[in-house]
Amino acid sequence: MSKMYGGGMPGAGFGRMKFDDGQQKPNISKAMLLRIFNYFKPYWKQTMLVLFILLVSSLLGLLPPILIQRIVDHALPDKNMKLLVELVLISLGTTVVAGLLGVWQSYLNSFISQSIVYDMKNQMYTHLQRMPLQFFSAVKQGEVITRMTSDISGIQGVFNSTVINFASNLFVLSTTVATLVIMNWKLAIIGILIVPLFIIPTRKMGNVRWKLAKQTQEKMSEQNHIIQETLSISGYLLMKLFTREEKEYDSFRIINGESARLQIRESMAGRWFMMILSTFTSLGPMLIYLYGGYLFIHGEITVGAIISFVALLSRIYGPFGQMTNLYVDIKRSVALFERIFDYFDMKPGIVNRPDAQAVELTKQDIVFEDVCFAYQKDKQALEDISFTAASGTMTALVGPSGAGKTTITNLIPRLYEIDSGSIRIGGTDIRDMTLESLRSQIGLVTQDSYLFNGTIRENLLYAGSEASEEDMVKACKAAYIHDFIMELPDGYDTVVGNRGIKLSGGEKQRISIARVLLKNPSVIIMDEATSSLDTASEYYIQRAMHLLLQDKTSIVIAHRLSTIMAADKILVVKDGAIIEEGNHEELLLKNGVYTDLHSKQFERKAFSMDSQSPI
Ligand SMILES: Nc1ncnc2c1ncn2[C@@H]1O[C@H](COP(=O)(O)OP(=O)(O)OP(=O)(O)O)[C@@H](O)[C@H]1O
Repeated sequence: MSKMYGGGMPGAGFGRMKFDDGQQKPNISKAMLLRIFNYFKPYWKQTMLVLFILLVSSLLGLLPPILIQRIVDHALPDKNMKLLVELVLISLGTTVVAGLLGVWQSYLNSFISQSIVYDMKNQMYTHLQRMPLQFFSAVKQGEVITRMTSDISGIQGVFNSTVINFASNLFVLSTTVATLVIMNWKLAIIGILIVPLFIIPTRKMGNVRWKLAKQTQEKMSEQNHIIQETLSISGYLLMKLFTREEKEYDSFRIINGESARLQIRESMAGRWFMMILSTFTSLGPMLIYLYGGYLFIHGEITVGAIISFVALLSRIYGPFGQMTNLYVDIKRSVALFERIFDYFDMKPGIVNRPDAQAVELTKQDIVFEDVCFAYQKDKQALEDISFTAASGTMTALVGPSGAGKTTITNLIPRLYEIDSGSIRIGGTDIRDMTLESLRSQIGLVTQDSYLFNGTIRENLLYAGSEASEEDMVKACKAAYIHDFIMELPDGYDTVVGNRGIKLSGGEKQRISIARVLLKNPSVIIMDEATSSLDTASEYYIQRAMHLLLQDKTSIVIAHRLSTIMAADKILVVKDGAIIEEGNHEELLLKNGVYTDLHSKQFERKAFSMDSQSPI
């Protein structure tokens, strides 16, 4: 997966927005570890406490094996019942205390890991909010969700399985090895000699598991992508209409099968590994019995010492096994962080300039001056666009499909950043205004009015939840949608479905007009619906538009002759340039592109409108 964003936008720093597909292993560098460490920093007190508990627990864990030696060598041969009971009780006591410490430590573990996940999710969410539009059109659908949910949530496992395991094993190992050496250094050497046998298979295994894990993740992500693409409203419709069900099912089934096979391989790789490790683990005690027995026969050590030694030995093999597994875990964890950091490293698209001001516009004339813009490096979308949309007037953009009309309108609220030239509103360069102040004064009604899956009321109040019921009804009446809403079974509380699927295009657009009316911005940008609306719907939209645009500076991508005729100025856009400018009559007189467009596009409509439209 992760093959994203090859091309870059000039000057916007998109060059870094890529993942290195060839990279098989994570890069465990000092800088990377430091960066990870920074996330733990706010919780250093809790982390220190956890480490302290782990140290105490590892020391407590030494007691039972040592006590066994005392039981076997003293309490039993001396038939000392009192000593026996004492030793057993102490042993029991240490186990209980260690258990209680374990509970406390679990709580702290959860607290620390969940806090880190909380911080990261918040950071990621706000970071993604600041990503440019291009990012969302380039990134695969499921990917953002995967990063936000499974990748970041995986971080909590990192703390529990990697950090805690590492510290705990380190403490257990060092205290146990020290005790073994103090008890009998010869036996200790034999017990420890076996350790290198773990290292070789572990290193090999680490690489195999890493590769499998990465492949599995890629397959999972592809699977998510198919689900997102085909089981979302628009994807579902596309699939049905083009009868692609079987083909989509086939690709899903194949990827699903591959990921299942990979996961089986991954878990089996782990199993074989564990089997080899456990064989080596059982070798240790055997050697101790053999050599320890020899030392006992020669009177060098006691039986209790041998039993205690074997018990202690199990404390080093377990942690050693885990420590070697830890290598795999660390690699996985770092890879997880790497995937997340890849996202964090992407430059946010459009941000406030350091000296940006919150500007309250008093005049709203919009001036484009020699504006150039490209989505991709070598393909200019707009070239030297210059025009003025006078305050309080309506400017219509007309032109063939793909001419650049939407692009022009998207530049005004800075959804994209221009490459050269300037755009000023009321004399202020839009880049000198804070994004919030700029966008709060602009209302955008798009063709495909986006409604989220909530009630009509929630959708309407999205712009400003402080609007009163009265304001809302007033706006809906002005948008000619109130009566329709009141006829719905739940009125304003009717749920609109995903992307407003339960409403017609005209209804959605009227709701979005009402939404903008409620926001009451001084600049309005509107993309008229192209879809053929029935006469009544069109009539209401025209009326609603009329009210919406009254006394406002508006730029309308016009598809209807009535709108064009009402416009104070018409800009004819073709191939990313403005080629004609004037009002309807002036342009017709020019006998140029507009006349041509008009005769092809509008004459038939004009005929149908004259005969049917109530306007
Ligand atoms: N996100 C994008 N990334 C890359 N290219 C884009 C993007 N959006 C639009 N374009 C390209 O920019 C050019 C202008 O597109 P734009 O959407 O502005 O045209 P339009 O005049 O609004 O067309 P229509 O009337 O069909 O909506 C087209 O060639 C289009 O393919």
